[in-house]
Amino acid sequence: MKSGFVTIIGRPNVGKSTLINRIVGEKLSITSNKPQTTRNKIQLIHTTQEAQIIFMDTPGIQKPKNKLGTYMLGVSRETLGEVDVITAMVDASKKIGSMDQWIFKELEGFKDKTPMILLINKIDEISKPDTLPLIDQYAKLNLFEEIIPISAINGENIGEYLSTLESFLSEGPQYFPDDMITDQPEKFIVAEFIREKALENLQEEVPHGVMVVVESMKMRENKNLMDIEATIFVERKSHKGIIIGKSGSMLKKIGSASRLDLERLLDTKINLQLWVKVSKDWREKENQVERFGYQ
Ligand SMILES: Nc1nc2c(ncn2[C@@H]2O[C@H](COP(=O)(O)OP(=O)(O)OP(=O)(O)O)[C@@H](O)[C@H]2O)c(=O)[nH]1
Repeated sequence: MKSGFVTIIGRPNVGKSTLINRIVGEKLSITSNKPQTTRNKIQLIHTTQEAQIIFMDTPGIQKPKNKLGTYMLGVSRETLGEVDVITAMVDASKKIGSMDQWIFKELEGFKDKTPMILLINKIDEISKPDTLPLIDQYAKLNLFEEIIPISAINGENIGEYLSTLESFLSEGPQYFPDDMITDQPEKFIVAEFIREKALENLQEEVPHGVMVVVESMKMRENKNLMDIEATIFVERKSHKGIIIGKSGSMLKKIGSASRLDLERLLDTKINLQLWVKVSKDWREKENQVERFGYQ
C-alpha cells in the first residue's frame, strides 16, 4: 500500500473545502462564501485499496495582521514542511492575485524537495478554449510537476487528481483504519458546524471574530437523544446583541439550523443549548488563542 500526507493551499475562497468535501464524500470540512473559515489543522483521510492519503489543512497562508494570523502562518509553514505532496489551488475565473503570488513565493522554498501539483479550480466558470492558455501561464512558473484543471463543485478531473497524488506517494503504512475519515475530536467538528451556521446567518454583520467552543456532549441513557452545550464567543459586546437577535430570534435560527445538520451528522436527536459570551479581542491574546485549541 502507498500512503502519505498532502496539503492543499490557496487563497481564501478558492475552493479547498469544497474539494475536500467532494473527495471524502461527507460534509466534514466546512464551506462558506466568506473567506477564512478554515483555521484548524483538520485531517481528512482518503483510503482506497491502493493508497491512504491524509489531507492536512493549512489554515492561513497570508500576510499576518495579528497574533492569530502569525500563529496560523506558522502552522501552515510547518505543515508544508511535513507533507509528502503539496497541492496549490488557484481560481480559473480570477486573474493571478497578490495572494497567489505570495503563495508561489512561499512554495519556491520547497522546490526540488516536495512534489507540487497545481489545481486550477472552477473550470466550470470558463470556456474550454480558455483552459490551455491558463495552464501554459502557470506552467511558466516552473514550480509544479503537474497542472490539473478541475471543478471541485461538479467533480470534474478529481479522479485524475487523486491518481496523480497516488503516483507521487511511496509505499508506506496504513496509518488509520479503513473507515476513519478524520482524527479530529468530535467536539471540534461539532463546533465547526455551529460556527458555519453562525457565519451563514450573520451575513457581513459580525466579521470573523466568531468562535465556538463545545462544552459538553452527552448521550441520554436509553434514549436516542444527545444533549450538547456550546458557547459562541464574540469579540465585542455589540456583536453579542447581533448574534442573539431580536428577542433571541437570531440565536434560535442558528441553533435550529445547527441542530438539523448535527442530527444528520451524529445520527441522533439533539437537544442543543447555545450561549453567547464576549471575549474581548481574543484574536490578539496569545493565551486565548491557545485556549481555543489552536495548537
Ligand atoms: N463555480 C464553482 N464554484 C466553486 C467551485 N469550488 C468551490 N466553489 C465555490 O467557491 C466558494 C468558496 O469555496 P470553499 O471551498 O469554501 O473555499 P476555501 O478555499 O475552502 O475557502 P476558505 O475556507 O475561506 O479558505 C464557495 O461558494 C464554493 O461553492 C467550483 O469548482 N466551481
